[in-house]
Amino acid sequence: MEVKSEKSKQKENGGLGFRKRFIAVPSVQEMVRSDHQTVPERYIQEYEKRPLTDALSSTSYEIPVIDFSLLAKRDENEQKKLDSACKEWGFFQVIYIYIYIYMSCMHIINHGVGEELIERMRDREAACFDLPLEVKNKYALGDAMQGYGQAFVESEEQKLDWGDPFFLMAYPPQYRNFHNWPLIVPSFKEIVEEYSAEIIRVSEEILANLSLLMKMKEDSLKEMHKVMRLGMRMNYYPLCSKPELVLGVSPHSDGGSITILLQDDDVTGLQVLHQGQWVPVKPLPGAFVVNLGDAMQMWSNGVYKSVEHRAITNTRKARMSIAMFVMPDNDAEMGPVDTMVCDNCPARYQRVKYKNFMRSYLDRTVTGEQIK
Ligand SMILES: O=C(O)CCC(=O)C(=O)O
Ligand SMILES: [Fe+2]
Repeated sequence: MEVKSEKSKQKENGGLGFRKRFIAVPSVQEMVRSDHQTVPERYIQEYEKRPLTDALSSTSYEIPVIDFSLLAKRDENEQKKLDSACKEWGFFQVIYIYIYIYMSCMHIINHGVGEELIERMRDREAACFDLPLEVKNKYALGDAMQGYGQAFVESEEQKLDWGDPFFLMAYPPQYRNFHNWPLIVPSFKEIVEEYSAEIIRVSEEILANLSLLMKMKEDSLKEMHKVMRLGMRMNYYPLCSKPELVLGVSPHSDGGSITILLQDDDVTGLQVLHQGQWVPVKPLPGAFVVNLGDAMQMWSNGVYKSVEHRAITNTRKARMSIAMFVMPDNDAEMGPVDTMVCDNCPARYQRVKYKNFMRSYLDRTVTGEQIK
């Protein structure tokens, strides 16, 4: 009998800690390539879930813009500015509280990730989706939940999203499941490595600031990420002849601590749910979109929200995005940290290990449920 080493087992399950099989579904990109007019029934959302594309264009809400370079320096003037902005809003003293309560989603500018690296990453992503279908299918999503294809499909009746994702564990190296990586794309591996290192740098700084805001030591949240794991989802949303009937990605919240998203500069598709309304996140060239995941909502005892979001499509242009999910350690405890619990703010969540939390997250995401 073959005895697998601990290391090869880790690699197999990509550090997620368990395996799950989803039903394989067709590539939307391929479907549109052969017939760009037809929208099969399975992609047409139930009436109440359909995106009303006209209503949206009238919304003029902008998500907050945070200057990362000032965050990193803990610049006092910026903090004062943020502080007074908060007071105007009548929330706590610090801008982040306002930001997260209000939108739970922001643009991060001056993050220091080179434009050239970002362009190379985008270009490699495009090269992955440009591969012929039979090549992409060699990297099809396996039960370690990595590879090409939609996850979260558990029945033949379930509605399908109008998009093709590619999910990979990008960091740390021992979790990279290379047989699901499109290594046929020149320099893909090297660029993902370079990009991941930069995303980790940015994430650590954001986590340090969040730790302080949650009245903990600067490295408290980092300690929940002894090995900072990065899941990477490249999303490709083909154009659609009936965008008002379909969703690129159905409403969901992300399951990790924070997500750093790179979206196309010239196509709007991402929307966040804000006070019961779907607000488009118009691309801000050079910025990352950052949103908090369920883990952060639980640690903060619900003060910070893991925002519900979705992506829509359009008739004119395909859209791509790259979501980098920062994931806590499998044995990190989810549930409110001590500093976020008080007599008047009792714990809203039970403690559960991240690995177990992830199982319930996957089940919830299939049905579209959110944590409260
Ligand atoms: O493409 C987008 O803008 C959103 C993608 C997303 O939410 C995800 O991959 O979790
Ligand atoms: Fe997401």
